[in-house]
Amino acid sequence: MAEPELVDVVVVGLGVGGEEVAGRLAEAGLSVVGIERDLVGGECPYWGCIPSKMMIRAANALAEARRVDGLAGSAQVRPDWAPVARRIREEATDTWDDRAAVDRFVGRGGRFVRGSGRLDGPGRVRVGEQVFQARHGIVLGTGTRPSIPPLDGLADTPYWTNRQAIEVEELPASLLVLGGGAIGLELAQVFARFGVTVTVLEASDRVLAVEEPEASEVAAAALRADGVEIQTGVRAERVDHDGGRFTVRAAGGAEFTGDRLLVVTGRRAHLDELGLDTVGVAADQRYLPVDDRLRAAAGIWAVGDLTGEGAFTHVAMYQAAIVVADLLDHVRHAEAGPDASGTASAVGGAVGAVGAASGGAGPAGVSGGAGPAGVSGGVPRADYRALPRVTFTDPEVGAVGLTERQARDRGLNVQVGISPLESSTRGWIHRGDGLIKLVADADRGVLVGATSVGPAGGEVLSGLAVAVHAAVPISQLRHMIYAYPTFHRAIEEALRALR
Ligand SMILES: Cc1cc2nc3c(=O)[nH]c(=O)nc-3n(C[C@H](O)[C@H](O)[C@H](O)COP(=O)(O)OP(=O)(O)OC[C@H]3O[C@@H](n4cnc5c(N)ncnc54)[C@H](O)[C@@H]3O)c2cc1C
Ligand SMILES: NC(=O)c1ccc[n+]([C@@H]2O[C@H](COP(=O)([O-])OP(=O)(O)OC[C@H]3O[C@@H](n4cnc5c(N)ncnc54)[C@H](O)[C@@H]3O)[C@@H](O)[C@H]2O)c1
Repeated sequence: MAEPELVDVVVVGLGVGGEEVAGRLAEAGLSVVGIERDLVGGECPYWGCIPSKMMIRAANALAEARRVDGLAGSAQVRPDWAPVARRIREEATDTWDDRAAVDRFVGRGGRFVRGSGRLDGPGRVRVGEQVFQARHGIVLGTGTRPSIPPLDGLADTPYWTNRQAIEVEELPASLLVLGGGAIGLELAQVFARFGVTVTVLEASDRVLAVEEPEASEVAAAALRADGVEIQTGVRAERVDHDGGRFTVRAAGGAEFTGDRLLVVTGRRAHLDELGLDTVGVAADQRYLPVDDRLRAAAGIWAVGDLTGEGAFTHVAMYQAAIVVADLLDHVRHAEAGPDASGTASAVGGAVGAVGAASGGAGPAGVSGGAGPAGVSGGVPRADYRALPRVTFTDPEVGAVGLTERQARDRGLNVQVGISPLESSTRGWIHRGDGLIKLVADADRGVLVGATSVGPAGGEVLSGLAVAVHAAVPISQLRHMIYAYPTFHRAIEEALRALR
């Protein structure tokens, strides 16, 4: 058996979260080994956020051109997927080559190892024949993979996940989308706008079921206006592929057919692959539980989708800042030894500089001002009360904090205010659908959640996110000036409607 090699930190999985942690720790002067089995950068740049938003940008350009009729004359639009596929290859993914990302990590001082990492006892990580002993800590950032429902026949068919959908160069004539969540809706609308006949099959009684029902309604209506067929309450039972077409058979005898089948029914962490049993952590869990400093066990931190705190790039980045600060704090104490006033080592000195910078500037520094869950003892604590999320359909669905249902389930004294976008001057001029929905805790006089659906719903969300995050008193929100005629002016009306 190979002798373990001693390093400061080992990071397993260099997706959004892992790459950020590994890079920043390496820049701080620690010896960091970063292990990635696929592409450095993870799902977001290669098969997620970035290429999907490039598709959306293109599809929205088509939709906007189609709006010329009736507003500004007439326009003929001939969709062509080729420039979209080309842009994804040339600008976003280097045709799924991560050389630039590997060089970036190595340039920051990290040591890169390609392969699958696995815990191998306390402080140890094995990757193939190599074994590393981490002096200060191990960070797991292994993300999620698509969760595929156990439907009869499905595993034997050439169904798509998000990866094949993002890589597509020739669009099919028709597409079945199993799952009407964030990925399903964003991609369904894109493909429909490029001329694909799209059917969304959703098990729950509404699409985008984690968000407010009013938001689901607007999103469903918008997709239907683009020609997407939306079927809710579908209990798929069996999938067949006859060499050409897919058939999904559902309870009650309904059948749906399409040239391609995209399965986007959520994501799953694969804890069983990480060797967690070798450090006494249960692997039979959906996600890896962590505390508010992202610690999963002694000497082990986790970051990103793996933690189950919200599968978003901005959550992975937010958590990464906390992991870096906590790990550097841990190193600082270890290097200082029992007499903390002793002379700092070279590593400790570098750590001190970076720790100070990150504490003041990162998102965690801002959250520190927000309340009890902020900075404690110099290390910021994770606080998800104002978690923002945006589904980039057109109109966009932005949301922050609690939905009305979640607030009621928590026993809060809930008030709700809704303002349809078309009743605002800008919404009426724009002919845009959408709404603002506010959820207030009447006892504290603050917003605990908000939804902003509209042409720029994700951008309008920013003010609402500040209000929830900083617990701005509703009385203050009511007495501020909202620029006229903006989409965000609808917030003022929704505040007035709170009851
Ligand atoms: C289609 C789509 C669109 C999305 N759009 C958005 C969006 O608009 N906004 C947003 O905020 N989020 C979006 N997301 C979510 C976002 O991509 C994820 O939240 C983000 O990638 C999570 O980062 P992560 O570092 O936790 O995991 P990942 O990005 O999944 O990275 C984990 C990495 O670990 C590697 N790995 C796993 N196991 C091992 C192992 N044992 N050894 C070595 N390496 C390993 C994997 O190969 C992978 O590279 C989207 C996701 C999808 C699929
Ligand atoms: N704009 C963004 O920020 C963005 C975009 C895409 C994805 N993401 C992230 O990626 C995560 C995963 O996205 P997703 O869309 O796969 O998951 P999701 O959890 O958002 O939606 C999955 C949907 O599939 C449905 N479903 C589950 N099993 C089904 C079945 N057997 N038949 C029919 N429907 C079924 C669920 O009811 C749910 O509505 C999201 O939760 C989000 O955090 C974010």
